[in-house]
Amino acid sequence: MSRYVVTGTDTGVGKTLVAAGLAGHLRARYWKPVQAGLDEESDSEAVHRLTEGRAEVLPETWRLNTACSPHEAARIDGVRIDPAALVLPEGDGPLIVEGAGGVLVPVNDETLYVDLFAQWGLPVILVARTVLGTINHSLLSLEALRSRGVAVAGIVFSGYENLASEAAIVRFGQVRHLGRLPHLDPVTPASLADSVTDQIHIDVIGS
Ligand SMILES: Nc1ncnc2c1ncn2[C@@H]1O[C@H](COP(=O)(O)OP(=O)(O)OP(=O)(O)O)[C@@H](O)[C@H]1O
Ligand SMILES: C[C@H](N)[C@H](N)CCCCCC(=O)O
Ligand SMILES: [Mg+2]
Repeated sequence: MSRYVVTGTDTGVGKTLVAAGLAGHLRARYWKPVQAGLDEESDSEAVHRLTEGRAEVLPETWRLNTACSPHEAARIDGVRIDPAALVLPEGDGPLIVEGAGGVLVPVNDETLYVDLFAQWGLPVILVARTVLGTINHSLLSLEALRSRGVAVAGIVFSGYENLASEAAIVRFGQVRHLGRLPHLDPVTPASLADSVTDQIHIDVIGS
């Protein structure tokens, strides 16, 4: 069954867009365990809007006020994120779990997101930009995931096509290219759903 963690090479790379596209297509449950930043639309709200009811959005376990690293957002709110409380939702239906920022972002003073990924044991989909700098960010992220024993299902790019960079990442990173979400303008439920159908190897992800 299709159960994945969606992580990224950085914050703002398109994880929520990719997660919404996949969750909508797979009619999956979507879970953002820790939301840091409540002033703007949350990731869960964005997924709800972009999937138009095709995904079931589960409640976040921690909702923190400040848009910064979760460990710091938790400190500001006077709480500590307990990894033991971040248990995967029960059931074996399709599930998309979204991290925050990149692979080595702290959730508290001892634990990084990659440690949660290892704890959950789900394969990870890495979302990466296509702009200059993405080769280094992507290869470092892949190394960090694999050095902790986290299985990588593949990489999804987000943005304008950059064949040379995408090829270098696939070659050096020995990672499956699952497709590229083109630069969407505007981002709508329809443009996202069409791009996922046309551009993402959903046959691989959905099996
Ligand atoms: N392919 C794309 N086309 C158009 N806009 C995009 C694309 N990818 C990302 N964006 C935009 O960039 C912004 C950041 O994307 P997104 O919210 O998905 O990032 P994220 O990786 O989930 O960040 P976070 O670490 O905060 O969860 C959003 O406004 C999103 O719509
Ligand atoms: C606030 C932001 N949108 C994300 N939720 C959290 C990003 C944490 C990044 C931490 C870092 O790598 O410096
Ligand atoms: Mg997001």
